[in-house]
Amino acid sequence: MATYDHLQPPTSGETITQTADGLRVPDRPVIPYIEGDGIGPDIWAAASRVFDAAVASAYGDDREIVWFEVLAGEKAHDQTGEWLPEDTLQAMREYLVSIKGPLTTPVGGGIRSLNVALRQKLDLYACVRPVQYFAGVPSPVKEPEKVDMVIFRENTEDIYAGIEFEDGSDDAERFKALLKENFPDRFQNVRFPDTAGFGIKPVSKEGTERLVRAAFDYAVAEGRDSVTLVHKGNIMKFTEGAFRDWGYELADREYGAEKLDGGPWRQFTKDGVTVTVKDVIADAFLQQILTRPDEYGVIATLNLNGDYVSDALAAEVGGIGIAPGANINYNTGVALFEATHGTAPKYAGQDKVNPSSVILSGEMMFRYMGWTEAADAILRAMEATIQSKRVTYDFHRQMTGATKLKTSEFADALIENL
Ligand SMILES: NC(=O)C1=CN([C@@H]2O[C@H](COP(=O)(O)OP(=O)(O)OC[C@H]3O[C@@H](n4cnc5c(N)ncnc54)[C@H](OP(=O)(O)O)[C@@H]3O)[C@@H](O)[C@H]2O)C=CC1
Ligand SMILES: O=C(O)CCC(=O)C(=O)O
Ligand SMILES: [Mg+2]
Repeated sequence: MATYDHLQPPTSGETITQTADGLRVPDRPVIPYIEGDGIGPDIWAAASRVFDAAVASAYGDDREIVWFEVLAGEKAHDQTGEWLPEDTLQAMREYLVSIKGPLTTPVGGGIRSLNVALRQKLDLYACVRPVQYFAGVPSPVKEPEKVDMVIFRENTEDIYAGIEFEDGSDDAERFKALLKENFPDRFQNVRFPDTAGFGIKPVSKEGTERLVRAAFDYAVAEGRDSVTLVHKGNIMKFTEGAFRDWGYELADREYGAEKLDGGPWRQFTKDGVTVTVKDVIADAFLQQILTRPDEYGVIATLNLNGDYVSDALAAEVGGIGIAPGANINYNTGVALFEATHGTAPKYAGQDKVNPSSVILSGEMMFRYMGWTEAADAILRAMEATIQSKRVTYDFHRQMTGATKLKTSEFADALIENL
């Protein structure tokens, strides 16, 4: 067992392990969690009660989660002087499956995103964000039930690698000098070189292939009939365009895909499931998910596109208050489940916001662990509670005849409906 500088792991419970046959999940697994900043403590207090109740309702006394609080963000800084202590990363590696609330990232200067740092340091290359509609949820579109997509967002590359040079800094001057000397024709394209900041967008073949492979495997496992590569390859040819090309090549090489009508769309069949592999340019995709969402199932895309697309799609099915997510490395088995939204600081401590995003992330976590009965119980409770029109402020303001519940009361209602 690993040793920790600041943390005290639970003395009961067992470790989830990765075996050649997949995850081995004991009946009393230790699961590290980060409460999160801002509204994090409000939603975590609600969610953890729902998780324990779902496990109890599905398995009685036979199974139980042994929660292990690990620190990141403001709470970590207050207690240890560090924003993301090494102990936290070590616990997530050791126990494999963990869950977190949102963490603050200042805009402009200050610390880089702790959320992004967790994904990169743990190499959680697939950000998986399902977007599904629950009957009764208020939506700005006419037929929200047509939205049923699962986004696979590349999670370790793209502009999120954080290679940026601030206007006026020594680094920016050195970077500009390098560009001017080695690539004079391209340097001429910098319209205002004296005041430009610069960002670099690395996108690799390995990074693309492991993400797209995860999307293909998911489509086969779940019987989904299409995977769409979403990119802006017409403009960013050697990053976003390469993502598309590498994705198609992977389909051909590893899945035996055949071109449809001369291509570029492809089709392959695996384990009895026929999957169409297609691509669409990101801006066109953003209008088509409003006009023809039922043409899309599994989405594979780059990091920044995935960030935009996941919030846009979440809005169609009730907003980011209900959109769950997971960050997964399918090779090591390490997985960190997390709400899609941020810390919503103006609502912190008010027991007001919707805890569904982190609760449905827990539903994904149970499914990943093979605890499908607990996951199903959460889904049933969510459907029943929304249909009885007992909802938090975000849904209440868009619904007629609904009862407005606090975060904690919404958790009580879910538990009643488990
Ligand atoms: N994975 C993570 O941890 C993430 C962290 N962040 C960080 O969070 C901070 C704040 O970011 P910001 O851009 O304001 O985005 P937020 O997601 O925190 O909030 C934006 C708006 O979304 C709505 N919202 C968010 N969460 C909920 C919820 N649980 N229930 C109901 N409504 C909700 C609220 O809308 P309304 O005002 O209409 O009520 C809120 O004002 C930043 O530091 C950002 O970097 C952002 C995204 C993800
Ligand atoms: O890390 C952040 O602050 C933002 C992350 C984000 O927007 C996301 O994961 O969707
Ligand atoms: Mg986001």
